[in-house]
Amino acid sequence: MNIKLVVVGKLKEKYFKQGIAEYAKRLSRFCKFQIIEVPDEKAPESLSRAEMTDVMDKEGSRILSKIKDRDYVYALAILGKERSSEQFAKEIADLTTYGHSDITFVIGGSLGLSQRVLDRADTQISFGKFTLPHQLMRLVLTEQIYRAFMINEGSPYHK
Ligand SMILES: C[S@@+](CC[C@H](N)C(=O)[O-])C[C@H]1O[C@@H](n2cnc3c(N)ncnc32)[C@H](O)[C@@H]1O
Repeated sequence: MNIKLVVVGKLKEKYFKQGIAEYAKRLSRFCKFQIIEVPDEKAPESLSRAEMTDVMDKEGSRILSKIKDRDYVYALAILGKERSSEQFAKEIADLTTYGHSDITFVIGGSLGLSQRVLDRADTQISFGKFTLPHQLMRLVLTEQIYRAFMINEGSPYHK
């Protein structure tokens, strides 16, 4: 199985890099895991609604260019559907059973994901109503993907 994270912006903080590297290493026995970073759109602090949409559209086009037609796409969105770790693990197992070997997760930039990206997604997944910084979201998501494989394996990692 191929699991790809398409994310906006570069990861700067060492502590996030280390955490993600650890889970990426653990994931390597279950799947080919990769993170693709697309550039964020430089913008001033204060933007009109139209300017914000423009930024999200530009970042969205970069995200979409990294998604293949065959990819099953999860968009990470605060207003998406919440799952438990067990439900998420079952979904991943079911996707494999039904022949989806390319799963892509997309995480937006500081303003969020464009409508075109949300429309392309097969499903939207929420980690609750809190707004998480996109760098932290990468780490949390990577751990939850690892947890899903451990649940499916029946490992005591998940209690
Ligand atoms: C800083 S947030 C963007 C906040 C923006 N106001 C929004 O509503 O999307 C950056 C990205 O992290 C992801 N994200 C942050 N918190 C999340 C949550 N609770 N559930 C799912 N995704 C989240 C989303 O992909 C979001 O586009």
